[in-house]
Amino acid sequence: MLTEIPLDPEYFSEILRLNIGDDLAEHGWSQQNSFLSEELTVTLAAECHLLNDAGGMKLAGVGRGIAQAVRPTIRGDQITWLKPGQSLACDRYLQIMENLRVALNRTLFLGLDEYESHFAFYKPGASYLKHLDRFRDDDSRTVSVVIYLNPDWLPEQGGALRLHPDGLDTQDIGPLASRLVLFLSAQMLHEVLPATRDRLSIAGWFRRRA
Ligand SMILES: O=C(O)CCC(=O)C(=O)O
Ligand SMILES: [Fe+2]
Repeated sequence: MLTEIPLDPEYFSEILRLNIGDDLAEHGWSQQNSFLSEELTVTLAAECHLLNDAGGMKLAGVGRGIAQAVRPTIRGDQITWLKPGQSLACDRYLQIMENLRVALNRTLFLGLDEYESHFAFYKPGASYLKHLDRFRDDDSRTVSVVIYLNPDWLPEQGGALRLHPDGLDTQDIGPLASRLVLFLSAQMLHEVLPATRDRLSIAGWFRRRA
């Protein structure tokens, strides 16, 4: 539960100014470049590398509860969930997401109450086939949020997030450091294309309480 995290008034008004809620309502997704400071992005990337080097990340599963299974051909990332208090950088990141949650509730009235997120590490060649983020038996995931942690990413290195908006052309978004992408979890089909270098991110979900 993140309700005790205080808002940062400066960040909060900055987030409101970005009109992310309007983007989501109109198109089903929003892309924000340079969303985090370079310093925070670099620190989060270093933490993700450290966790990976220490063997702290595990191959992610597909599905939920007893139906969950590791299927690297469907989903090839290694993950570790963020916990409040694990580091200053993660706490700062969670505080920013709390600002974003309150800002989205102001514009979209989605009743988002919680946020969950994990670091994700895709090794070269790893991908995540086309999917929706909402589980069949649990509709609490409402808005998906990904922040990328990869400096100097080039399009020829692959690794794009490919969105499949209903009735529109697909959108490829490169996983460039500090870029934030949000989309509606129940509607937006999406996939992660394989890359030629390590691809680091934090993937998260704003949820409604079930
Ligand atoms: O890393 C990305 O661009 C998207 C990740 C994703 O789709 C997921 O973790 O569900
Ligand atoms: Fe996803």
